Amino acid sequence: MLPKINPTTTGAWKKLEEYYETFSETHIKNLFENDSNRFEKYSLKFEDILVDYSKNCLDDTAKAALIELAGECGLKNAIESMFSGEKINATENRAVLHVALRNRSNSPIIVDGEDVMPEVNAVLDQMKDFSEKVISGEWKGYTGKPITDVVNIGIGGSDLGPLMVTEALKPYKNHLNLHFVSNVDGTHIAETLKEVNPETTLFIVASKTFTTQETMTNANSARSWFLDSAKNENFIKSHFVAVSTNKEEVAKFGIDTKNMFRFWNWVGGRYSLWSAIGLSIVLGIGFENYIQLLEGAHAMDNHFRNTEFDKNIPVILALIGIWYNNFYGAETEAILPYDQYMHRFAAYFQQGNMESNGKYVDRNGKQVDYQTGPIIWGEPGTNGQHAFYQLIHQGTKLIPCDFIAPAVSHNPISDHHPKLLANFFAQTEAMMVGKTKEQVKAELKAAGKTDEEIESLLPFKVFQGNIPTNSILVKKLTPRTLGSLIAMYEHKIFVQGVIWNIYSFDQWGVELGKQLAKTILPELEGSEPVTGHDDSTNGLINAYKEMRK
Ligand SMILES: O=P(O)(O)OC[C@H]1O[C@H](O)[C@@H](O)[C@@H](O)[C@@H]1O
Repeated sequence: MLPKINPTTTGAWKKLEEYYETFSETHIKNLFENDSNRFEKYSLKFEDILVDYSKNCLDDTAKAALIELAGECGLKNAIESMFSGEKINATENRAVLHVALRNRSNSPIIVDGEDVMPEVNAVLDQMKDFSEKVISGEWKGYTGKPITDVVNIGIGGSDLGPLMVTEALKPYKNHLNLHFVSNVDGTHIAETLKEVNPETTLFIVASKTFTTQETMTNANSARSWFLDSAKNENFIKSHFVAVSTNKEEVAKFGIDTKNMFRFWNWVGGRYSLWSAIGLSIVLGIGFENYIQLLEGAHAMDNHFRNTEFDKNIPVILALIGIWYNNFYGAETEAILPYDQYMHRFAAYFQQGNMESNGKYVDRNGKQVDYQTGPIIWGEPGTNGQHAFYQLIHQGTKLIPCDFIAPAVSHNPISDHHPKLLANFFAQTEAMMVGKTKEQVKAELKAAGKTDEEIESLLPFKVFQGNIPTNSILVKKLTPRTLGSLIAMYEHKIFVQGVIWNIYSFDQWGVELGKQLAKTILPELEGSEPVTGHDDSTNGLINAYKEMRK
């Protein structure tokens, strides 16, 4: 079980608080001046991934105290508890075993007295068989034509992972066109259905619970659209498959449970791309590439489980995040991939982080009096440079950033990639070193400005720098590397949740809005004014009804 230690009561926390008082005056660039070996010391290599965390407001004393904090909060045992299948998701009484889904070494993992690995492998075999049939064209639609398009209908964890991964691994794509429908806004499904042909389209209804309003509404609309052409419910089995933990609801929908790919309650939605929820990934890039993705994640799992904290990449990244979140008062973290294929990576980890660690109640059921999960945001790097980097460079908020880039591009046309990477290197340098008054003055003088002009422009052109960044340089964005990167961030989230003494694997916070929407939906019918809510909500609903008259 997870320990229930309030991190602020530990000796390490006190040490960090005290150390912060003086250390926060230190500029990162001075840390480099005082240590010629800093890059070497503060970077870690894992296979084809280099994580440079030297451009942080961090020195050996702070790092040691952070590692002590992890120790005092029982991280080592917590990691073992997760990997060994203990029910660490206590509020739902569930194990947390996305690591079992990619446990390529097949060592037994026991939940409720049973090894889960045979079932995991059986579903992988089922995904393999099915995907090979669809990709080869052996699987036929109702008029005997092979499948050309796959539409994944799901939301949250049943959408973001497969969408992010299939975008990131586009260079590995086969001929099947992939589409993702998530929003309950009819526009999403309507626009998607315009692009596909019922005779050659396969729908994957992906929902852990198979009760999610958005997904079931979209699935029903897809079903009606399909039946408008196919005219016969018997054809549904060739065009609809389900990925779920809920066999009963799948059968009720009319999907042949032979075409159901199951997973288990110990797979959290936002950690489910490694389960059958990854079926659209398998269809898009083929089973072997999907296995490579799992292999990469498994390798990172082993690193995380077996490496001392001071060399453990997810642990170090998590501790640096805590340093800024809880001591420097940073409220957000940016994830900035310098890779167009990774354009949904930040959005994916927005759910990963914010649903996992957006909690104000600790594992003792008490309200915390310290900060927990940060706000995660980000866009591909160079686009961001021309949009929001201004605020990072010269705004009033501290925004620690993760920069991610591949050394080798899948599209090495002309000098695009060196230009992209020049920006990648330049930005972290600029964020750290900034630009001093003296430098600005010299520049303006060289540009022929008068002393008066220089004085008036000076304050606007100074960059204080000292903005912390991690640089994550990978050789090439392959399925294996991507698997490792995703697992790296997953474990970072886990470590932080353990230290913040919160439960990272439930998500009660998504329930209230769902409940209220259920109450409101029938009230939108009929002309009677609604009176049962607060004045604003009544007013808005009634205005909506008026507008529709
Ligand atoms: O797969 P499902 O059951 O449709 O859930 C989809 C999503 O629903 C909720 O928003 C949360 O529980 C998410 O974690 C989940 O990913």
